Amino acid sequence: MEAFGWGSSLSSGIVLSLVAVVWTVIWNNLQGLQLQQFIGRHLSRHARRLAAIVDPYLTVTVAEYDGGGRMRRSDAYKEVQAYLQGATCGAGGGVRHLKAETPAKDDNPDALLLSMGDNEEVADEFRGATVWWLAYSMPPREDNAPSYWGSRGQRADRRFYRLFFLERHRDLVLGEYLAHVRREGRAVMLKNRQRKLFTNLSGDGFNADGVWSHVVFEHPKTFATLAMDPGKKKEVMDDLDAFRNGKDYYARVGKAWKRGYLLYGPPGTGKSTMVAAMANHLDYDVYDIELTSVRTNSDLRKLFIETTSKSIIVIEDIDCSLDLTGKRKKKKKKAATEKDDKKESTPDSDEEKDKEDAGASKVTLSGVLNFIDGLWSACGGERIIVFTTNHVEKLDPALIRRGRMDKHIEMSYCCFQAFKLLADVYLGVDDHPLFRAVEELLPEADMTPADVAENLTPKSASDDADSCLAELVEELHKAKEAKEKALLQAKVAGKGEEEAAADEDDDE
Ligand SMILES: Nc1ncnc2c1ncn2[C@@H]1O[C@H](COP(=O)(O)OP(=O)(O)OP(=O)(O)O)[C@@H](O)[C@H]1O
Ligand SMILES: [Mg+2]
Repeated sequence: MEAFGWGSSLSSGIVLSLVAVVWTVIWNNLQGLQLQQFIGRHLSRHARRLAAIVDPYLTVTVAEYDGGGRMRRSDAYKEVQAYLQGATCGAGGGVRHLKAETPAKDDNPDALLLSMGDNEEVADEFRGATVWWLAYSMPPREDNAPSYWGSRGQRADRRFYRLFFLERHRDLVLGEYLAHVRREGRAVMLKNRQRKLFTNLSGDGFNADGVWSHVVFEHPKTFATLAMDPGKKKEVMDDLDAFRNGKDYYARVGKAWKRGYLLYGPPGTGKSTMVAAMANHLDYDVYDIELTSVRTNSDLRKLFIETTSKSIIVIEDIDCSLDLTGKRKKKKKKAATEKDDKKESTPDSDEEKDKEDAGASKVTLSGVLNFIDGLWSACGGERIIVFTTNHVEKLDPALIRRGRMDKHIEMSYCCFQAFKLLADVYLGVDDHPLFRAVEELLPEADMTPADVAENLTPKSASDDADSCLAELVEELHKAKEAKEKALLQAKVAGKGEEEAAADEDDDE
């Protein structure tokens, strides 16, 4: 048996060598690149088949649609397609015939989704093993009999990727390579996707096509252009990175993969801007919850359940949207309020309005706490929740305790380091004689980064760095005087109160 086995391998070897020699001769004599490649591809396939006599090939087929009547586009297929985009369409791509499709709704409207054309084949290397991917499709079935592929499968071509690999690489391919392909494919899809900004605002509460409506998220702010103390900024970025890379850590310590951030500080210090920078840094979607538009606690829960992984869920101005007694305030309906102000306010109409509000929204503090805790433990991972507020002291400690809001970040008035960054971003200057004056005035003036940025913005064609900085110094002087005046007034008022209290004591 052994001798027969040797003999069989030997003759296969001779056949292979002959094929290789004949192939080389034909190859060298062929004229015309297209023909050469066409024949090359076919010969390589046949050569592989011949080689399979001594080391047989195994295959794995990935179909475009999952079976079982679900008719969902298979995640694995999309991941393989994304993975192969690099190999087939990238700079080193070996495939000449590509297929171009319109990307999924909401993706970049200018882009085309390129993939391998039918019957194209591409080789890939993984830890010293070579594997081959073949793309092919089958025409729709002609009979109308109910089929495994369902109605969509009958109308369109059925498309597949088939992976060929050698028997001796079975463990490597099935155990590691396929997981590697899916992982890498997901990373490519994530990189290519268009991020979204979701909102629950739709006038009448809920949207026809679900609880969220969305637009493409294209906020230009990044940490590079966010002005704040550099040490603090680095701390936040490190914290975000640790969160993003912390899947194993969170699993090991048995915590849900979630993190809460509380951003607090005066208006115009960059809280909303920070949320955009966070989303850009992490490449996450943003869900902006307008609490005043949520009617009940269970509606709030519904909103959360509909959020996806890799997202930031934001509730802005939490102190204004939610009264800690559980009643609601009317904050953001500015336009409506202004309109109402113009009307004469009668006791009857006020009463009616209160009734209306009571019916319109019943989200309570405990509802918010429950949703956070429920979200923390129940939903899949990688979500960040951010609350912003101008009045951290007004918030119920239960709402912002560690575990709910893990990291508290104070956004404060503009410091000199932050100003330098703004001067660089807005004016392109990293030093100037007026910097000294700005450095001295900033700590005494309490100016927000929003105001500094506004002063540094050229207002006309004749404005340059000199004039903008001079204007800023002037404004800083004014702000300093205003602050001193306010402090003095507060002091006088305080003294007055003290004296009045002392007089009362004397009378007694
Ligand atoms: N730290 C900052 N760095 C760069 N730009 C800033 C910063 N803070 C504010 N700005 C600029 O000022 C504008 C207003 O800032 P932003 O909306 O982030 O303030 P906010 O703290 O959210 O205010 P509010 O409390 O009123 O919501 C932004 O459009 C941004 O351009
Ligand atoms: Mg804001």
